[in-house]
Amino acid sequence: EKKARLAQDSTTKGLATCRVLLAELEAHQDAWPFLTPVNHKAVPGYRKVIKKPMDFSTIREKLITNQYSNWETFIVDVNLIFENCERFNEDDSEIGRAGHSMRIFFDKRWAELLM
Ligand SMILES: Oc1ccc2c(c1)N[C@H](O)CC2
Repeated sequence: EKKARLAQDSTTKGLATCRVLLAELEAHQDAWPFLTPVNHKAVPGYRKVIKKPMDFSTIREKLITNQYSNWETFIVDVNLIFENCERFNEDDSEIGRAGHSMRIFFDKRWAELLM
């Protein structure tokens, strides 16, 4: 409800919930492609194709160093992971499927926790 959403936007509660959500994402069995930054030196084309790399360890560092002003800026970075994955991987691939699985999980959990 609007008032609740506004409260979560501005209080640390919103960001505390992001820590809970991030821990669940990192613990998910399909999180393995997204745990740490892609080694763009080892992956031809990655740096050229993916303009804004993102991964869960980078999000954790940004949370810890207070670089997210609210849960919405946190969600932008999480969705960046899934957008990068869809851009670089076939849907019918191991990592492509992991990305779709993680996005479905995330969409459900943040709706439950933050809406
Ligand atoms: O075959 C490969 C090898 C490396 C990677 C991918 C696929 N996809 C990841 O999104 C980026 C890293």
